[in-house]
Amino acid sequence: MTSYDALLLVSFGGPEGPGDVIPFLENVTRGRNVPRERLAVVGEHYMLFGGVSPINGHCRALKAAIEADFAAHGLDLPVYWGNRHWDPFLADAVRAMRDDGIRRAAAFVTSAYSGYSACDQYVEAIERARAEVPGAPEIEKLPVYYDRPGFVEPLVDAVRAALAELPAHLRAGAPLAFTAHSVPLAQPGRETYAAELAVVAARVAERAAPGHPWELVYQSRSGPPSQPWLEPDVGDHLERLHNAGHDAVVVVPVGFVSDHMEVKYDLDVQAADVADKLGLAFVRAATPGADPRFATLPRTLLADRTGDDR
Ligand SMILES: CC1=C(CCC(=O)O)c2cc3nc(cc4[nH]c(cc5[nH]c(cc1n2)c(C)c5CCC(=O)O)c(CCC(=O)O)c4C)C(CCC(=O)O)=C3C
Ligand SMILES: [Fe+2]
Repeated sequence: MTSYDALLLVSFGGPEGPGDVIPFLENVTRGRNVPRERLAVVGEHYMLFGGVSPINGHCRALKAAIEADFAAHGLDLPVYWGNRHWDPFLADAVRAMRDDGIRRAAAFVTSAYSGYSACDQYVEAIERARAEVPGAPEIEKLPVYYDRPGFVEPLVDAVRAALAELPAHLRAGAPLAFTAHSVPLAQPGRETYAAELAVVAARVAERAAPGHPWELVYQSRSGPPSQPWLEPDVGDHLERLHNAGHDAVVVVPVGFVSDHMEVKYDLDVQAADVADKLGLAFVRAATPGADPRFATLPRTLLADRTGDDR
């Protein structure tokens, strides 16, 4: 028997129509140090996709995959879903759990890493949601899972598949650029965040593309230009690869679990455009998404916690 009576899938949230974009961005940046110009620019990125982020669709698919994994292993645990910044909000999920009589839930967050943005900010959001709901269940975040096979194996396959997309004559020794969301250098936990990313990058590179050069770089920096963030930026890195005589790159977004807007715009539009102008062949590896192996993680992390080996 597990000592939890529900799983709560916790994600970031994203707009699902043009009218959602500005209120969503206001939610995300409330109290954060993000210039208004940056907000307008990011709003345009969402508008290019009809004001719809793919992230909520990914969460629906992941929730279904987790439910299928629980059912296949005889684990009778309801799965709820709530977001930090958009509907369905965490507070609504917490209220629904309370109304269903849930007392103690485990939280699986759609971020594999430590650090303030990638971990602690989710815990804060869960606690804020609980504070809004009298009689809220206890909610414990499951541990980070960047080094678990359920996260790493789909990435290994994705890099192999991306390499296979390159024209054969560009494939041998093509460099890999592992990317993650940048964070301010002053952000608590950024060293652990960067160190965990490097662990995944090294492991995936070794497994999927032994002998290929690789580097960990950053994308999607925000904040005022005067504030230092983790570098190098992926765009500058592509330029350096080109200057060093490379003619192809495999971009691998190891910092994210699904192909949401930072992947679809910041990589597939923006970074791909930089590569195109440099004449660098560009392929991008898929993130785990709703891969069934990824969907085993909530169950296996729960089993570690409770000693239940289902
Ligand atoms: C480390 C990290 C992850 C990875 C971990 C994880 O996955 O959680 C991540 C994920 C995501 N970030 C997302 C969206 C945004 N992040 C922003 C702003 C910021 N992100 C930051 C960090 C991270 N972000 C930081 C330090 C800021 C500056 C403001 C602040 O200090 O908080 C802004 C405001 C505009 C801008 O400044 O770019 C937006 C719209 C979406 C949803 C995408 C979609 O809609 O499909 C996702 C999954
Ligand atoms: Fe972000």
